[in-house]
Amino acid sequence: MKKSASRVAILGSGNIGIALAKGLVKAGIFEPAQITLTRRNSAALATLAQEGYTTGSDNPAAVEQADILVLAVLPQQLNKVLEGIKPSIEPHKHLIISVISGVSCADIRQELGVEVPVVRAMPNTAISIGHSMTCVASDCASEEQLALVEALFDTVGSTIRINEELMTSATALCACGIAFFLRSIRAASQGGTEIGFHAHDALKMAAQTAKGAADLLLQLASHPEQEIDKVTSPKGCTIAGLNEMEHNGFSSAMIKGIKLSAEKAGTLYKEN
Ligand SMILES: NC(=O)C1=CN([C@@H]2O[C@H](COP(=O)(O)OP(=O)(O)OC[C@H]3O[C@@H](n4cnc5c(N)ncnc54)[C@H](O)[C@@H]3O)[C@@H](O)[C@H]2O)C=CC1
Ligand SMILES: O=C(O)[C@@H]1CCC=N1
Repeated sequence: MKKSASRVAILGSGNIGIALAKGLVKAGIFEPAQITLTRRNSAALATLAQEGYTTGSDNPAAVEQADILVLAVLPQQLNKVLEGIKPSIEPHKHLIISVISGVSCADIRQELGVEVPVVRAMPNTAISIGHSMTCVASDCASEEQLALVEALFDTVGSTIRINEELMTSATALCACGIAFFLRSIRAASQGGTEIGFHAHDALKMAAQTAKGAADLLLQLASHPEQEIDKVTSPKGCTIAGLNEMEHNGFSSAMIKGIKLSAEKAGTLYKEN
């Protein structure tokens, strides 16, 4: 994607909002000066202001200056933000991208009372280094608008388009998933320390091994069990360790955790 002429406002610049801004700048799509970051306590954005981003806490002013609006507050903070920006929304100028879990495109339009195009995007924090898995969905945006959002997120990782009903599932598998895989790498490193490695070496060894496993699947379009079969020598140590993990519920724990996260993701806004 070539350099964009758009102006972006990220309303709610916390963990994911800042990660997105950094990723887009790192990819060369936007200059920091094209991105406005808002947050209730804008002093927390001082370092980003020094890097050239426009920062502040005035959401309506940010909306007026931008054509792409990214909603990145917590679900329970959303209605207040929408109430504040409602008078500044121009349906033919603005495209709204929401990364908020559990809030539908229709919820946002209903709260705004305006027929503005809304696209949901579910990235993960690896977006800051260009390795996000981002799922994109909309119930109303044009093909052109969806393609624009996909192209934006393609610059900061991989993107797939899904049905909006699957957005809470995507939240669990991909956005929460970063934490699940990080915890499994941490656990592997703790095992490594117990069998003789210094903690920092064990962590590096576990992380690079996890990266290799993921790349085997992505680069060879292979299946996990096909790759596992190549590691497990008969009567060997891999199958002994793997079966011990399964007897202790390894796959089951991951599956149950992902199911619970998906259920929870669907309730975050409604619990409001
Ligand atoms: N953290 C993650 O990995 C991901 C988070 N999400 C979604 O992104 C949203 C944000 O999550 P996080 O970044 O983790 O939360 P966060 O708490 O780090 O960020 C939210 C930010 O919004 C700001 N904020 C609250 N009210 C505001 C207002 N009225 N005006 C301007 N800013 C305001 C807060 O000060 C805070 O900095 C959530 O809805 C979450 O579901 C989606 C994908 C991944
Ligand atoms: O934990 C959460 O609710 C958010 C949504 C996905 C990642 N973090």
